[in-house]
Amino acid sequence: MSDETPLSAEILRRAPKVLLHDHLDGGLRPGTVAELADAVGYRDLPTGDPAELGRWFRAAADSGSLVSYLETFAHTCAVMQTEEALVRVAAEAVEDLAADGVAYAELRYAPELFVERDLSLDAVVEAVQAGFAEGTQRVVAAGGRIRVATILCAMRQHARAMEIAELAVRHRDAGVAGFDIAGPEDGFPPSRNLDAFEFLRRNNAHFTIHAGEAFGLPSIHEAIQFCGAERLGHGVRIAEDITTGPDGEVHLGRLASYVRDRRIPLEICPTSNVQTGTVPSLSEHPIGLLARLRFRVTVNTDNRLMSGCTMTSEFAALAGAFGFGLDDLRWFTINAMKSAFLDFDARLALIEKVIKPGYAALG
Ligand SMILES: O=c1[nH]cnc2c1ncn2[C@H]1C[C@H](O)[C@@H](CO)O1
Ligand SMILES: [Zn+2]
Repeated sequence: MSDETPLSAEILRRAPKVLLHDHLDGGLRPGTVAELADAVGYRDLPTGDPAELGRWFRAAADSGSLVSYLETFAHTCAVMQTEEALVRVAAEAVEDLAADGVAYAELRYAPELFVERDLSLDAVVEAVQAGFAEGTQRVVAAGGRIRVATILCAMRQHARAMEIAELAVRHRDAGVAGFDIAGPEDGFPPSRNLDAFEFLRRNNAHFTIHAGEAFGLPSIHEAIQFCGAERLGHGVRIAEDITTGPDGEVHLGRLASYVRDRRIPLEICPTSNVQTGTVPSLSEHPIGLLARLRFRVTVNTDNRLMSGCTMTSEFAALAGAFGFGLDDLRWFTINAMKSAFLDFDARLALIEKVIKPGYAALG
C-alpha cells in the first residue's frame, strides 16, 4: 500500500486533509480551558496548568470504556456556557485545524450541553457559527484557507433529538450541514430517535450516527436500516461481520456487504478507538482490513484534546502502523470529501482544486 515518498511530519501537515468527525467540546486548547475556567469561576479543573491539563485529559480519556472517556467532557462543557466562550472556542478550533493542514472540516457539538446558564439553543448555534466565521476570517487573513461546516449532535441519553433535529434544519442555511447522535451507545439504541430521523429525511437533511463503537452490529444495523444514516460515526465494529478463513479468504456478512456496496462512509477515529477500548491497539485496528477491502474509509480525530491528536498525527500513526503511503492518505482524503455533507459542486471543487493539486505538489 505504500508508495515511494518518505512521510515526514511536515509533508503530512502540508497534505490537504478532510475531517468529518471532530467534536468542538473535545478539541479545546488546554490553555483556553484553564483561562475560561478562571473567567467563569469554574473551580473543578484537576489543574490550572495548561501543559498538565493537556496530559490529564489524555490520561483520563485513556480509560478503556466510552462511558469513562465521556466523563472528561464535563470540564470542557462547563467552561463553554457563554457566548464569548463559544465564539472563542469555535474560532480557535478553525485556526488549529487550518494550521494542521485541514482543508475542509465538519465540526460537531451538542447544543443542549451549553444551555446551563442563560443561552437558548438558537443562541448557542449562532455563537458557534459566529466563532467559525471569525476563525475562518483569521485563517484567510493569515494567508491560509479552510472551509468548515457544522453538525449538531443530540445526546443519546437525553430525550431532545427531535428538538435538535429541528434546530439543525432551522440553521441549515447558516452553515449547519447535518445532524448526529452522540453519547453512550450501549443501552441507547439509535431507534429511540426514529421520529427525529424521519423528520430529517422528510426535510432532505443529512445525518450521521455514532454507531459500532461501544456496541456492535445491531447498533450499526439500526443506524442504517431503521434510521437511514448516511454515514457511520466510527462504524469500526462492522469488522465483526467480516471473517478471514485459514487460507486468508475473506468473507463479508450481509451487513458488511451492504455497508461496502452502498459506499456508506466510516468515520474512523483510530486513537479514540484505542482509548475507549473499542480496539486493543492501533496496530490491531481494523482500518487496515477495511481499507484493503475498499470500504469507504475516512480518518478522523474525534477529540483532539482528549485523544492528544491532530489529523497529521493520526495520519503519521497510521502510516507507521500499516505502511500507508501518500496515495493511501490521498484516498482517505478523497473518500472523506466525497462523503461530506456539502453540496456536490462544492465537494467536487475541493477535490479537483485543492486536494488533488495539493497531493500532486507533495510528490
Ligand atoms: O466517540 C464518541 N462517542 C460517543 N460520544 C462522543 C464521542 N466523542 C465525544 N462524544 C460526545 C461527548 C460530547 O460532549 C458530545 C458532543 O460533542 O459527544
Ligand atoms: Zn465522536
